[in-house]
Amino acid sequence: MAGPFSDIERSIFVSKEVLSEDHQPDQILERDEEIDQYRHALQDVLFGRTPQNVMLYGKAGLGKTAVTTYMMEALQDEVTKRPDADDVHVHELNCNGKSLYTVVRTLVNGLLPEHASEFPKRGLGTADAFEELYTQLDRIGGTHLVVFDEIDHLDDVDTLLYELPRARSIGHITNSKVGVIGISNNYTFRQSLSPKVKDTLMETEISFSPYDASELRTILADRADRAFVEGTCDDSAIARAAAIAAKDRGNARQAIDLLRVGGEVATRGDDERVDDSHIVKAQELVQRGRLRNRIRDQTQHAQLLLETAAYIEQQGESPARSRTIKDRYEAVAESHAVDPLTTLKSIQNHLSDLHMLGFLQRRDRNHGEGGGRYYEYQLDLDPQIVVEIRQEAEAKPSP
Ligand SMILES: Nc1ncnc2c1ncn2[C@@H]1O[C@H](COP(=O)(O)OP(=O)(O)OP(=O)(O)O)[C@@H](O)[C@H]1O
Repeated sequence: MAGPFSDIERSIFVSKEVLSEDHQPDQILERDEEIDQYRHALQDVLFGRTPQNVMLYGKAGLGKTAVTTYMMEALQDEVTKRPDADDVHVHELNCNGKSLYTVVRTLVNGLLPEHASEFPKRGLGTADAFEELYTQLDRIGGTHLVVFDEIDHLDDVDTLLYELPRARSIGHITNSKVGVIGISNNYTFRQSLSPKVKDTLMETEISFSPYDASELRTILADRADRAFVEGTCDDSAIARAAAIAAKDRGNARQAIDLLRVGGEVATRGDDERVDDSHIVKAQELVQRGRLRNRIRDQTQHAQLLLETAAYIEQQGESPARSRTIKDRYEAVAESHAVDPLTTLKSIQNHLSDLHMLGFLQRRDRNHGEGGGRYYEYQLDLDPQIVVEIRQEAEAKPSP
């Protein structure tokens, strides 16, 4: 008997995971200069010297993590080929929302011998954690490269960057070496550091700029070669995904996502190849998904006001004053069996917030003396999409 999966054809993907978020490419393309700077900063490790500290800057999806992983693997690989070179140990930590104590403690726990009990969560201070860290580093020996992702989110980053890079010169460690690698997407991070740490961390600064369409095409073509059955991904699909992402923020993650979703759209439509029409559809789906999340993050009344603004727009009555919106909103709230907010002020506050968040346009109307001054609002999104997202939410309330 034919089961529900039996007539599914072989998909156009040979290896879809190549387009997934956690795929680490074997080859880094279009970042030769950055790789060169990185190599220069770390090469001392091969000769038994302490490497330079490295700071990487750049917005999301520009290859900071991919290049770092690639460099760490390449360095470890090289070290194994050179009998005289020190062992290299790499430690990666994300600093977002962490205290300095937690970060140092996590490092210590990663270094402790197998059956040792963990470094305590409470009761000791940061100085104790550093002391234990130095003991463990020297016990293990070799060179330790510590990658701090989102380093600008750390609460006491000055202390970390004052301590760790100087550990050897001050004599806290003698049998090991440490190199610090910081990753941040905040270009002003440097200015927030105290003068005494600025120079140590900033020995090598590597800035990752947005990819242009041609660079993204190279990256995508390489992925497509491995992800799709030969001949099933058109150049037009690659060019379209690259152009969309380049025009947005030059983000490689976004470009790769578009290609993957484009492949899914083609598969679902039983099409034999992915072309630019699938990428356009993919972009709509991705944008809609993003908008859905943003709308669902709003309070219930803000969502009802957005829905109201969508109806007003559809009926050709935009822009509208808050008083008009309030009347219509009351009917919308009641249709959803929700008690509406009653004061005009609370409605105005919500409208103002929705304007600040980019959901609504606002116009200042000033009719001069006696004429009064007021705001008019208009939905700054496709009203049909807002209504559909609201209907989906009603059918399947978010958790
Ligand atoms: N030059 C490149 N060659 C091949 N793949 C790349 C390149 N740059 C980025 N990628 C891929 O794009 C995606 C995003 O890159 P990555 O995670 O390195 O970005 P990031 O700069 O660390 O951003 P974030 O701060 O958001 O983590 C990953 O899947 C990565 O493999």
